[in-house]
Amino acid sequence: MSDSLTTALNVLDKFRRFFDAHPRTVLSSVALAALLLTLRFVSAKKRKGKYIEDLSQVGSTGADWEKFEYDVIVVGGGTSGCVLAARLTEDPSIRVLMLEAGGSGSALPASRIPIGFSGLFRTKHVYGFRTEPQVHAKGQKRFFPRAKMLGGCSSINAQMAQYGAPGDFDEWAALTNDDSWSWQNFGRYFSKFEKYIPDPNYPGIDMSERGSSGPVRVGYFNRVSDHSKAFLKACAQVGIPLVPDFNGSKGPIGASRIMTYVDSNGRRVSSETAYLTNDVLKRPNLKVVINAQVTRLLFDQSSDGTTRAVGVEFANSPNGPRYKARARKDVIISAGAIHSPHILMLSGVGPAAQLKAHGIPVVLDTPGVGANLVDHPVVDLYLKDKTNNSIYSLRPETLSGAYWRIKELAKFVLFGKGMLTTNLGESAAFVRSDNPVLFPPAQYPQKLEDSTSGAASPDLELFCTPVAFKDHGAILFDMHSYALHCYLVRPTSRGSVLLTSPDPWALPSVDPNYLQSPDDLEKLTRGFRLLLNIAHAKAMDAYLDHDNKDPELDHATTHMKTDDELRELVRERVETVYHPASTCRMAPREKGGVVDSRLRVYGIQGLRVCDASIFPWIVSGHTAGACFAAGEKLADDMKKEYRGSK
Ligand SMILES: Cc1cc2nc3c(=O)[nH]c(=O)nc-3n(C[C@H](O)[C@H](O)[C@H](O)COP(=O)(O)OP(=O)(O)OC[C@H]3O[C@@H](n4cnc5c(N)ncnc54)[C@H](O)[C@@H]3O)c2cc1C
Repeated sequence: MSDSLTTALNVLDKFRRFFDAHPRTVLSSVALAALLLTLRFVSAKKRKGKYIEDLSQVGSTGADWEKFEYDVIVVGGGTSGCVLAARLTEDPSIRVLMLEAGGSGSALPASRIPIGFSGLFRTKHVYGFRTEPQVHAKGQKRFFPRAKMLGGCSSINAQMAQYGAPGDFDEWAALTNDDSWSWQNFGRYFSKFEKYIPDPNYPGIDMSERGSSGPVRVGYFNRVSDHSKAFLKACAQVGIPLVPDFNGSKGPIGASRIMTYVDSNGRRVSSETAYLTNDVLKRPNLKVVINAQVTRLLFDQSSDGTTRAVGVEFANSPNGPRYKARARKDVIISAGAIHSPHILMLSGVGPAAQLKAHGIPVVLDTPGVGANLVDHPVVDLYLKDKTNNSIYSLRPETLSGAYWRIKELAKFVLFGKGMLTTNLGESAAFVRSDNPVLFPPAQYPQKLEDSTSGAASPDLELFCTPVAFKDHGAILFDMHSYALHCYLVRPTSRGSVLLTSPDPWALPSVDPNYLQSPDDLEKLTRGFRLLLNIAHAKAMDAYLDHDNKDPELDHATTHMKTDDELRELVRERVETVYHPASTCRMAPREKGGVVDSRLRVYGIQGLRVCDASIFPWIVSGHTAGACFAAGEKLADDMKKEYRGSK
């Protein structure tokens, strides 16, 4: 008998015995699974029906394409894109076409169920980049996922609703000489998108600093593990003060349970679910198209030397017909920090030498496109959960795991509660690497460059997850585990996004250049040492098995390593925490800027960029909030501008 047949018979036998012992559990689980599958099918169909898939309804492959005219074409229905589409079409006179390369995010259960997002990483719904070999990180090519679906990365992120530090935005205002980006002014767009739901378990939030009527629900609906509560106590024990709110005007420094983008049923809130509501999708002036990849921008170059973006070309597959549609006023590229510069370069806007090398006619030599890539580098600490009460119970390959999954799924569907509602990144702390309490000068004499956005801004974030994993969840530990993570929120290393081919379906190359700056390595090593101190703080004793000798875990020897050995470990473990930014910087042109402070591409009329690529510097924390807020601000500015020009 073949091995696989023997295994199959063993599994069947195990199942039969489990069924004999627990017939009601098995039958009710099967019934529930069938019900969920049906619901999934129905909801996916219902949702899909609201979006356009037939490209001939919105554009043409022929010479008559200019008949398909809109005021604004939004390229990419991601985090900022959905905000723009929904807010611009509040004005019935503005006709908007939004083209999204992927399908609906909200139709995917793994997107709606908070714990599920990493299950999408290696599917067709995510662009599965690998970075270029990381020269300062042992030449490793790191997995680097970016969402390909409506809602963009807000449909697959960890839902951590922390927005940066007020000083970040004051820096943006100073660089652009435009005070509308200062915290005092831009800050109101965070309140505009936010609907904060107060929770008696988390008092001390100043409600005057939180938004109460925006479309994006923010609050604490997720389950939080006892370990993550202990993490906060451990932070206090090592000298990090507890604070009620990372998003207040005092800045994020301190430790707290993190707010999340979650609705009252415990499901993910993405920019698709928040902004593309049924009422918005019914608007006659909005067309949202899915499975439509923009392959290039169309320009009109007039004899007086001006260049204007007049439309876009798009298709639903590499060999499919190429459609075109016209934008009367603006094309807004909102395809994220990797794809926005890619689309510009494919269309002839980028570093001239690179475009020529790929045979792309140069429309405008813009060296800043794809340059300045910055990403938050993270390192993880792998630990053993000694309470044996973690989400490891959900492991699928055992019958008891299947039982737990179905039980937790039922809890989730019926009550919006249970293990599936964890966003994984449950609690966090923001610190400065020059804090003398955490990093005593006697032990850390080296003075490092201050890369923060001010005295109240951090350069390190620590957070915990109720499971340890490697390679973004591709490798899980076969035990109840726990992890602590540290990332550099203000790295000074810079990388790039480069063309690999003139073919729009070929992915560009991504090089975040982690740890290029020696200070980045130093700061991250300090943060790693701090994680070890937290893991060994008294509050964690009841939860972590420090006697564990498993060489894959960090109990036995990691805390005894020298600084040099820790640096090596940091180089070995460094990964993306998924926050690429600044590849089409909003900055003066002579400083590598691609867009001005109204997000208009320099030198081309009717073309804007709005997403994480415009960040002049990366925010001190999580990036989705500033993408929502930038979308809100640009929509507001454009509506005013259009009203003024009538
Ligand atoms: C796994 C993960 C976890 C994260 N966790 C957090 C977190 O907890 N908190 C937080 O604040 N941030 C988090 N982030 C980061 C945050 O979600 C992103 O920075 C933010 O959502 C980016 O928004 P964007 O508008 O720049 O681009 P995106 O949201 O990525 O949108 C770009 C859109 O453009 C589409 N597109 C691309 N090319 C084309 C084309 N040629 N034609 C048409 N459409 C195109 C894409 O399909 C996508 O929908 C995380 C990100 C990831 C990936």
